[in-house]
Amino acid sequence: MTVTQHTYARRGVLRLGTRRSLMATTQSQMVADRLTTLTGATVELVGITTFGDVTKAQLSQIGGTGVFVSALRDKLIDGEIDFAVHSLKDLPTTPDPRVLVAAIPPRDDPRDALVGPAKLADLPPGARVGTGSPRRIAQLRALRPDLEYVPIRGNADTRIGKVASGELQAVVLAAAGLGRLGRDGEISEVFEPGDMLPAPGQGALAVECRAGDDDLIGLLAALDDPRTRAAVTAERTVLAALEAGCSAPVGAFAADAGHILNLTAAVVALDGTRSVRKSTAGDLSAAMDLGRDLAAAMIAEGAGTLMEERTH
Ligand SMILES: NCc1[nH]cc(CCC(=O)O)c1CC(=O)O
Repeated sequence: MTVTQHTYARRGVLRLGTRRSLMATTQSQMVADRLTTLTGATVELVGITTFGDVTKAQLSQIGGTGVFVSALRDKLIDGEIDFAVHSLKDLPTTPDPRVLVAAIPPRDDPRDALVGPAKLADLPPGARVGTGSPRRIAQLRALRPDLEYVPIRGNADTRIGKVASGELQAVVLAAAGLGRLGRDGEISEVFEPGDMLPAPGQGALAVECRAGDDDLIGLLAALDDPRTRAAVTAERTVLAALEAGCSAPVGAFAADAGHILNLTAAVVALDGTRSVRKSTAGDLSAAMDLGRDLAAAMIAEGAGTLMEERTH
């Protein structure tokens, strides 16, 4: 046996690489426990510090959330870890041929949530609401143009802390993340997708390993939920076909009803005044076509022009 062999069967313990944040370690541990329950595999968490975790710069300045993903992928390729768990919405839509999304587990709540003293409609005029996401800012401006939207970053604890300290009246975060941290008791409103379309893939996880690590790919398949995979495939195909990045004001959400996938997507002008929003429905098995066709229809209605506006 040579040291370059990474087969888990020889080693016995699977190494799951994770960012060190509470959210990342919590969701990695959830996946590890589920894998152990389903397959009997022994899993060990390996903490990895990424550049995105130590810099204070805005994510848009350091290449977006992809920085978190690429650090874990590098460790995967080096053989320091065997697999990794990412928030699917942070995964760039351009595939990396070195790795494979071996499983997409059942999705948690896909919606966005407000943490604060009241629902959005009941916040006083001029209230300061924290979110760094152009998608959230654009849709919030459409709902409450009279509030002030303040860019923030940092982990959920830091963000919620700004409400407790009075620096902000409210913050918007993903309901799934708050749930995983046990902070969902502080939610004052959960936004329905009709009012605020979630980010493509929000609430879902991606379990990634080296391409070609066939034994492990077979094992991780136990975690996969085909319905979630179809829904997020449709959503992410819209994003890819619009050639939009993770910081673009693009929302997409697919809900399945039996064999049918109902897909809605929107591009919203950053000032919230205009949007291109379209829906479609089709078979679960045609998720990619659904996403591609919807994006084409959106581009025909000016979605590309709306997205370009923000860069000028
Ligand atoms: N971009 C950070 C990020 N990536 C995934 C989640 C939440 C959990 C999820 O969507 O699975 C968050 C925080 C947030 O948006 O509030």
